[in-house]
Amino acid sequence: MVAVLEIEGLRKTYRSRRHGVRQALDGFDMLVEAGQVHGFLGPNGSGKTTTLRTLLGLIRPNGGRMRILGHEVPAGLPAVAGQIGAIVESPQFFPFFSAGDTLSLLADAGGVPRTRVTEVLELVGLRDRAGERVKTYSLGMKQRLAVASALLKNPKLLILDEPANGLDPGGIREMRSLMSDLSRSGMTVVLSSHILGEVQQICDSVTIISRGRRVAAGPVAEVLAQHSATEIRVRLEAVTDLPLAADLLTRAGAQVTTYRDHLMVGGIDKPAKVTRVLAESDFFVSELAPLTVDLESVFLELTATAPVPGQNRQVDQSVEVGTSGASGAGTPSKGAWGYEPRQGGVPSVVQAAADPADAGSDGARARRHRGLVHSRQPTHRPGAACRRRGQGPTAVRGTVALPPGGGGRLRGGAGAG
Ligand SMILES: Nc1ncnc2c1ncn2[C@@H]1O[C@H](COP(=O)(O)OP(=O)(O)OP(=O)(O)O)[C@@H](O)[C@H]1O
Repeated sequence: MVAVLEIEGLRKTYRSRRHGVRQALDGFDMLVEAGQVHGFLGPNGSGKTTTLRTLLGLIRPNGGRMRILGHEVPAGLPAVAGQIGAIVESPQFFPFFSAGDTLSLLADAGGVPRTRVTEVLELVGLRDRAGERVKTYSLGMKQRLAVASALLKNPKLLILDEPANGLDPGGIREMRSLMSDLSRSGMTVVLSSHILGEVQQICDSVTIISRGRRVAAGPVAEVLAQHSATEIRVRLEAVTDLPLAADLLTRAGAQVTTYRDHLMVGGIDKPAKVTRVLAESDFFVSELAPLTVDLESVFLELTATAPVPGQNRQVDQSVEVGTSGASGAGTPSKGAWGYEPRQGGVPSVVQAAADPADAGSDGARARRHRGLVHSRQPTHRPGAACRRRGQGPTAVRGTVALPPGGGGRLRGGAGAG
């Protein structure tokens, strides 16, 4: 196992005069193995963007360790910046530039050959609209441009925050195939997304964060298996027999919930036991269906964010996850950086940041590391970005090698042609 991204015990506290102290990351752990498409999931405000921004040196953590491609970060960022492509939050582009101009500017700033611009435009399906101004693009087309810019350097690690945002269904499917092609070519992709059905299809592994702590991690199938209650839906030939059947199964040791036309049976190791118990009393089963749990259900359970009828859940509201489950609940032991539960739990008390550089210097750090990721808002005029090599808000650093085997192609942008 080669780890591309390792985070251990990451803590980040925001402080403001008006709102006081807010602990965004509370001993967060994450491990991403090489060549994987890794889903980074969590409810709104759980700490995903804070994690990504901290990793990329845009804000300073209050504690913990991070490594990217074997280098401690933020100290080692200059050594690995050229191998990371990232989109964090909604990237902003100069509205009067075309996609072609934007990518050419970035390519020049990062020392990437212009031929790569044509390649990435083709990959994301913007080839035919590349000459048009970004301000005329739809949301999905801007998203495609963002992905293209992150791919320019042909990075080893691609970090995408909500890449499917604004894409039409066809575009989402093409994005999925692009991700798997990139991963097959050896690229590691970290994908933050709220579209869990998509994540379940695309990702090899996931990390789920809630309230600044990891609540689950590992291969998707394992996370699903470990958090799925093995329940069986049972229907009988006659619905009038359901109460008696429920009684029999309960006496056989099962946990049974009776519904209008079926029973839900848990706590039974083998479905055959259900049929045997019922058949012995001449009740005949017309359906026996083990329930398959999906990632969305597991996510809602682990983050305690399932909607409750009649309640308007507020963003920070969820059931506090216990420390035993908070550090890689039910996940395999893979060493200190890995999925192994942290010893001693996590701090339960919100600590005021001792780091005086916390709020004030975050902006300075963002400026220092500009060029690694897309900033939220353009801070330079286009001309200024051109003049100052590598300093533009969407600048890309590093050299580029052509992707072995290339990737999938995203369909032409909305209204193409
Ligand atoms: N600059 C800041 N100052 C103060 N609090 C902040 C700041 N940035 C983020 N936070 C807080 O930190 C917590 C985590 O925010 P973060 O943006 O990391 O969440 P997220 O998981 O990315 O959410 P979303 O899914 O909505 O994008 C939130 O409570 C947020 O309000």
